Amino acid sequence: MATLLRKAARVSLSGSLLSAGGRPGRLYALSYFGSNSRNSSTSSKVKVDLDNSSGIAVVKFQGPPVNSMGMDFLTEMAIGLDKLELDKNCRGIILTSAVPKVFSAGLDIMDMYGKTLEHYELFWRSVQDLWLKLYSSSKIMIAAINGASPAGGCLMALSCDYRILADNPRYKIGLNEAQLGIVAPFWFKDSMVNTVGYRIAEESIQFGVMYSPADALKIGLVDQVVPEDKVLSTAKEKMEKWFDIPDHARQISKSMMRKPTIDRMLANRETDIKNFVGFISKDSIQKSLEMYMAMLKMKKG
Ligand SMILES: CCC/C=C/C(=O)SCCNC(=O)CCNC(=O)[C@H](O)C(C)(C)COP(=O)([O-])OP(=O)([O-])OC[C@H]1O[C@@H](n2cnc3c(N)ncnc32)[C@H](O)[C@@H]1OP(=O)([O-])[O-]
Repeated sequence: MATLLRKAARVSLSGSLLSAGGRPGRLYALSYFGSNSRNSSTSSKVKVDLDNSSGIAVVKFQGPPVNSMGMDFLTEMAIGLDKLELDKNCRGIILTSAVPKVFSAGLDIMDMYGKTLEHYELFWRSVQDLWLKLYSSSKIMIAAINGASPAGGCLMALSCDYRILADNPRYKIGLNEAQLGIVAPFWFKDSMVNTVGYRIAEESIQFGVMYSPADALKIGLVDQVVPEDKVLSTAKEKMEKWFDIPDHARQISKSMMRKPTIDRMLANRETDIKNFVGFISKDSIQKSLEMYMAMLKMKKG
């Protein structure tokens, strides 16, 4: 664990759209998988499978029971994404889940409950870091959402360029933080606004709405709803369409759209960490989280 954390601290946004002084599309000819046509790397929470012939990497979350985004998940994702960013064979990344019924339950509540201030700071920096890597990736990012996707799970999907959700009414998606008595930070909010527009985001975030696939499609939170067994194949088909656009043109366009949001986060990063640590360590917020965890367990029993 300590080694993973040290690695995470070293990984940077080197290959992303924002490298080279904000110039987009700078890629490096460095392959980490070798020259086979198909290469996999697997760690405890994330499996990365890059098909060199198609240029598509499938990043599968595999942290049962709910793919919660704890320190291990955040670190492994950061390392996996950095490697893909640097790999010239990879043009597009699909995020999906190997855990039945759940894409991701969002941030691991146990990383926000009963821990030290130092832990909260490290945790929040890692959450920021993952979002920066996802949101600023020079690759085409598609979310193949094959399960429930609350809060941080929704954020990962929002960070992609395209979202496909399985047509199952139990697979709800949204930024539900308010329902836990916590507050989605400004860059979660920005990601939502950039996807569904201000008015819908305003209501959605205040109520902490979790949307059914039909409603998510209606408000533009997802781009397509397909039968559950077609989510991954549809994502691959869609990726081929994105591949028709020359990389440099797409990357510059993506950077043009996303850079202001990323710059805002970078400019406010340290304040955001301070705010999070101060907020999450309050007795009243700790109490809310405790009650929410108890409610989740009751629902189960
Ligand atoms: C300011 C900060 C911004 C915050 C952003 C966030 O992302 S905040 C995060 C907001 N996220 C949410 O509000 C999502 C809350 N979760 C859910 O709504 C449901 O778990 C589900 C719909 C994802 C899956 O339903 P399902 O019926 O398939 O599964 P189940 O419900 O039976 O759970 C199985 C086990 O996992 C446990 N566990 C669950 N989530 C978390 C978690 N995030 N963490 C840790 N643990 C979690 C659950 O307690 C149970 O543990 P037990 O009893 O086995 O020891």
